[in-house]
Amino acid sequence: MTRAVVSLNSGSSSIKFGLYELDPNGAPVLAVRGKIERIGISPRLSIRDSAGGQLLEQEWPGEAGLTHADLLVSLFDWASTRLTGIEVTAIGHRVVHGGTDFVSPCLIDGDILVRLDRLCPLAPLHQPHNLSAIHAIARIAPALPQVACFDTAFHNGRPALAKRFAIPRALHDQGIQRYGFHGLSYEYIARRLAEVDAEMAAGRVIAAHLGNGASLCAMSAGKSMDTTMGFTALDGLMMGTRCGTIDPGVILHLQAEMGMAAKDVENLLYSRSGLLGVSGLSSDMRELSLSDRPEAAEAIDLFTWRAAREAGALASSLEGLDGLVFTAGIGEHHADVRARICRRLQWLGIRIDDAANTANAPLISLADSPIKVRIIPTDEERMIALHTLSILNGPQA
Ligand SMILES: Nc1ncnc2c1ncn2[C@@H]1O[C@H](COP(=O)(O)OP(=O)(O)O)[C@@H](O)[C@H]1O
Ligand SMILES: CC(=O)OP(=O)(O)O
Ligand SMILES: [Mg+2]
Repeated sequence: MTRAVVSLNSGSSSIKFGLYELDPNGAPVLAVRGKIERIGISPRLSIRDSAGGQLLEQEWPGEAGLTHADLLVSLFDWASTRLTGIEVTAIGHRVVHGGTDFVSPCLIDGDILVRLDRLCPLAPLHQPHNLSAIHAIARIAPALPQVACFDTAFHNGRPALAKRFAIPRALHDQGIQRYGFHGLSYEYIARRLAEVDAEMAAGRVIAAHLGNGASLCAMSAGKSMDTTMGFTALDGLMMGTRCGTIDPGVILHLQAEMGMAAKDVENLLYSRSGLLGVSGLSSDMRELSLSDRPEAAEAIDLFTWRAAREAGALASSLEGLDGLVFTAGIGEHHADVRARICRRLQWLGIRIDDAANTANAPLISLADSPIKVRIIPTDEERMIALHTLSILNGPQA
């Protein structure tokens, strides 16, 4: 039997997973990876081996009503027939919100699940899916260790000012603080950047995680100093279906003057805004890029304008900038969005190489650009596997 760990990463529009076999030193070696994407639109599953060979492709055309839980069942069915000769020793999960209590990965038990469940209202597009996967696995394999790895944890060491809203102190002390998310992605980027460009990693870098959820992280020497998301994953950039930063007066107006119930406001801000709300067409950047409708073009313009504006704010938090890293679905693959954001940041000194950008090359800035710009594919699943093993065995190299 080959021993292995599994990583599960439930995002707002996707479930990504990785199966890592353990080598003789106990280090994780990717064997199988897969993703179910476009959940809520038209789900598509793809499973590949470590060499990229296709193991399974499946589509559910137009099945917008299929939930994360429904789709996990398809995944479990496939795993139960195909994963023979492999002993899964633990499953690690991305859990988006850790609140004030969970600032590092931990082994999950019943009490922890109850405490994590209380944070669902602070991450309604993520936390319930994260926890439902944990419950489903606990039912199938109650003795299997499961580890929670938090999106918020990487940001815990930020300076105190970056965590505080300008509201009464008592509310801050009750946990109404800026937490920040996409931390597993930023932690991976910080590690990977140190491997590919130690000089850039030692400096002041903005990492742009542009996926269905989108945020920026200001890092100094690989540590989070500031980030655009706050108490929830609604704040900051415009996203697929989320509005990003909005005048809180709008919410008061919707409730007090337009009679909207809190749940309806939640639905509006999390699920009907962002690219979808502005375009009236789709939350999916690929789809918008193919459209010739002016509303689609305006949605993309607003996305890039807002991303550049927030990058300017984070450059100020860092008191200067040495590098920019693009990652996640849009950041890794969408050359035009990257080019537009970089053009708006030319005043900072950013100069990109159009050919390298079009080719999605690892380094897309010109040699004389004072700020280096890189693309680094994120790997939250690998970060989850490493944290899971460190909880099981103690820290790995
Ligand atoms: N090849 C591609 N070209 C352009 N955009 C892409 C590509 N692949 C994914 N995207 C965009 O990335 C977004 C999804 O990002 P992803 O990081 O997978 O999402 P999630 O936040 O659910 O993890 C969608 O807007 C999608 O259109
Ligand atoms: C926190 C968050 O927005 O995650 P995702 O990008 O996976 O939706
Ligand atoms: Mg994601």
